[in-house]
This record gives sequence, structure tokens and C-alpha cells, in this order.
Amino acid sequence: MALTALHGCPAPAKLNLFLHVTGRRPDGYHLLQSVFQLIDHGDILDFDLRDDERIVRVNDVPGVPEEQDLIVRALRALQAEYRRRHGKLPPGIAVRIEKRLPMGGGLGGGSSDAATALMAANHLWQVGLNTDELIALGLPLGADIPFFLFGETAFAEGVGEALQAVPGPDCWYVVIEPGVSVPTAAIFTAPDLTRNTKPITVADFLGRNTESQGSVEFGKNDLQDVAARLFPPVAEAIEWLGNHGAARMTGSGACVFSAFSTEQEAEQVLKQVPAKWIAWKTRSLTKHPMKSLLQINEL
Ligand SMILES: C[C@@](CO)(OP(=O)(O)O)[C@H](O)COP(=O)(O)OP(=O)(O)OC[C@H]1O[C@@H](n2ccc(N)nc2=O)[C@H](O)[C@@H]1O
Ligand SMILES: Nc1ncnc2c1ncn2[C@@H]1O[C@H](COP(=O)(O)OP(=O)(O)O)[C@@H](O)[C@H]1O
Repeated sequence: MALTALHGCPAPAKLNLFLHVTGRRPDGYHLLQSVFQLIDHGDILDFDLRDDERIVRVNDVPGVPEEQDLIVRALRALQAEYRRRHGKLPPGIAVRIEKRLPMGGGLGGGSSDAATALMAANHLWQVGLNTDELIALGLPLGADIPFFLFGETAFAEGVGEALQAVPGPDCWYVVIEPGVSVPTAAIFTAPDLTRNTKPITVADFLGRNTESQGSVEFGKNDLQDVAARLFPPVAEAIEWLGNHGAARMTGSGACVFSAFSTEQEAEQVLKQVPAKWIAWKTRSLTKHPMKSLLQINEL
């Protein structure tokens, strides 16, 4: 019998192990090179099919009106694709979000929520889109969505849509939320942003010392200096964590992370994080948990 609900669906966060800005497209979007790493900490989503055809969010998410929620927009895009294929709308979906990831944290929360929604609805509605087809639907909604649909550690280029799998690390991270929300646009429009980092190859990344897999020893985050200047708590968190291991900002900020080989080492540092910041430890993930849950094995 077809499923009518999927509860407890994970929408894991990502870290950008490095992030280089290598140029700019004619439309103003910046060309990036980055390694995206999934981590075992994220939002949790519940999906229930409805008797009507409406896509609704059943709980409030502060600062995100229902109509702008990337989950709702992603589900509507897939609903329209279903109609193109079948000539009628599928049943509506009610979605409940347990939001654990901070907004504007550089952890990709909104994008991950949207990717999980696409995977869940593709399953519930039995649309049968493969990962590349889901990526084509998701990319116009957000540049990080393709990575979450791809679902494994990836070397990303373009604006994040050109993805190659790279070996994933097995390590622990301490992540600090500096308590500010960084608007991505403010970082990309800053006049002092470095936009000319020399492009590297995936072999350059793979050629680094394997002991440092998952760490921040390779490359840099070109967005970090701008974010740290505009948002002093980001600079403060980098400085504090940097005293306990190599520390770096993820994405366009605000969160800051450091890698450790064992949970104990991560715990030691976590215990000392000043109480004014939210901080947590988490493990690297090699595969998106929705892929295991839904047995998606095509990649
Ligand atoms: C830089 C990353 C790395 O993961 O940051 P995080 O969002 O994770 O922090 C992402 O690629 C962010 O992509 P995305 O999430 O789609 O960015 P948006 O918030 O939609 O972008 C806001 C604005 O930033 C600028 N922008 C964004 C991405 C990019 N590659 N070049 C840009 O110039 C554009 O002006 C865009 O209108
Ligand atoms: N489901 C969602 N969860 C979080 N943010 C969302 C969501 N839908 C839309 N957004 C919008 O996306 C913006 C970026 O949020 P988020 O993806 O969490 O941060 P970041 O891109 O820095 O990792 C938010 O400020 C919010 O306006």
C-alpha cells in the first residue's frame, strides 16, 4: 500500500571545509569552489498527505512566512512537475518543521529542508524523478539545494551546481553559533571581498595530507574576512575556537567550526565554549540519511 506520511525526516546541515571565490558570472553571481560536508545535526521534518491539493506548513517558523518557505516552494515546484506528467495535481502535503538550525548560519538549513522535502514528496507521490531531475527543480530555489540532493561529500564549482563526489572524512566537529544572522547578499556585495582566488583542481584537494581529511587545513574561506569585519561576533568566535584547533567559518557565516579526530577531543573543547554562544559537537556524515531511509542508491 502507498505511504500517506513520512515522519522524522532528517534535513542535515553542511559545512564548507573551504570556500574560494574564483570569479563572477555576467549576471553578478559569484563563481565558487568549495568542499561541502554533511554533518549529523539538522532540522527534522514531518510530511502528511492531505485530502485536498494544498501544500501547507502547520507550524510557525519565526522570520519565514509560509509562502516564502523554501520547503513550501520546493513542494509546489514538484507538484507542478507532477501535473505536467500526469495531467492532474497530486494530494496536498502538510509539513511540520522542527527547526534546530539557525537562520543565516551558513549551515544551509533552508536549502537542506527543501532538499529533504523534494526527496520525501518524490517518494510519497511516487513521481519517480531521479537525483539529476530533482536537482534541476531545486537549483532555481537555492544554490545549496543541489548539494543536499546529491547527498555526499562533494567538490562543488559554478555557483554550487557542478558537483563531484570526494571521499568523506570520519571526524567530529565543534560548531559555534555566534548569535548573529548573516545575510548572504551583504557578504557578496562587499567591496573588499576577494574575488580572484586561483582556481584549483579536485586533485589539488585530494592531494592534501589525508590525516587532515575533514579539517580546515586546506584552502580558506574567502567570505570569512568580510563576515568577520561586518559581524564582530563572528570574528570573536573564530578567535576563540582558533585557540583550540584550526577554526573556520562555514558558507557566508555566521557559524564557525573546528574538526577533531575523536568525540572526546571535541567534547573537551565544547565544555569550554563561553556560555554566551550556542555550541554543539557533531559527526561527519558520508551519506544523506534520507537516501538510506528511502533506499535511494542511484549515485
Ligand atoms: C555561499 C553559500 C555557500 O554554501 O552560502 P550559504 O548560504 O551556505 O551561507 C551559498 O552558495 C549561497 O547560495 P544561496 O543560498 O543560493 O544564496 P542566496 O541567499 O540566494 O544569495 C543571496 C545573494 O547573494 C549573492 N550570491 C549568492 C551566491 C553566489 N554564488 N553568488 C552571489 O553573488 C546574490 O546576489 C544573491 O542574490
Ligand atoms: N525552511 C527554511 N528554513 C530556514 N530558512 C529559510 C527557510 N525557507 C526560507 N528561508 C530563508 O532562507 C534564509 C537563509 O537561511 P538558511 O538556509 O537557514 O541559512 P544559510 O543560507 O546561511 O545557511 C533565511 O533567512 C530565510 O529567510
